[in-house]
Amino acid sequence: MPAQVNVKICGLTDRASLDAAVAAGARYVGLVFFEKSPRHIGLPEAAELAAAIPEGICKVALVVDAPNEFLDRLLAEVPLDMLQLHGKESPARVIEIKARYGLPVMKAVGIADAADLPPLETYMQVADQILVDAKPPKEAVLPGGNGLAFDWRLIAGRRWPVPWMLAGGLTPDNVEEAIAMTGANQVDVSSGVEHAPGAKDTSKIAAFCGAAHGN
Ligand SMILES: O=C(O)c1ccccc1N[C@@H]1O[C@H](COP(=O)(O)O)[C@@H](O)[C@H]1O
Repeated sequence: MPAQVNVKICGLTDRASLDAAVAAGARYVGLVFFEKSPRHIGLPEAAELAAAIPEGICKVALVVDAPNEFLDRLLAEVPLDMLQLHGKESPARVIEIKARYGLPVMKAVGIADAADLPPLETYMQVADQILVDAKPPKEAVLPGGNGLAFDWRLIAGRRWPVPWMLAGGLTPDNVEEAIAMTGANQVDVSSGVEHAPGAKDTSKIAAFCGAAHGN
């Protein structure tokens, strides 16, 4: 029997959504520290929510080109297990952040066509995990969380030496097909489990996890 797919529910801001993600078996939960996002959470609220996350679930901080001053404060105030870098962080910056904070780093790489694939290999040399996400449209305000999928055939059948997650436009309705086509054993979702931007839907969280887990 294939191993169970790990699910990350990203952009949590409230206790009910957290509880729904935990009850549905999510292995990762993400908190967004990016003020332009409708899922942005402040440090005091994040500290309170993070304290309620059970042991064994990976608490991921999503940041976008964050300076050290912010990361210093974030990690002093909020108990976190992993940093998700979702901006234009260079490979050298990934190495610097890993060394400075001693936490595993997941680097997001945006894909729209085959020309976007080589950076995956580059970041795999320096990051602990890779998030294979859809490339945002040029005019997008957010570098992710846009509910946009990329053509999964671009990565079908590829095997990489580091753990990776599939993201971008996943929903309870398409996640099974996405897993089957790409061979992903980890998936990440944000807007696909919401009823409005930034407002998580507990029944969609349950449905997404159920579909990803093959239930
Ligand atoms: O969710 C956000 O608001 C966000 C903001 C800035 C960068 C990334 C963001 N979300 C991440 O984007 C992907 C895909 O999201 P979606 O499922 O297509 O909505 C996911 O990894 C989120 O973690």
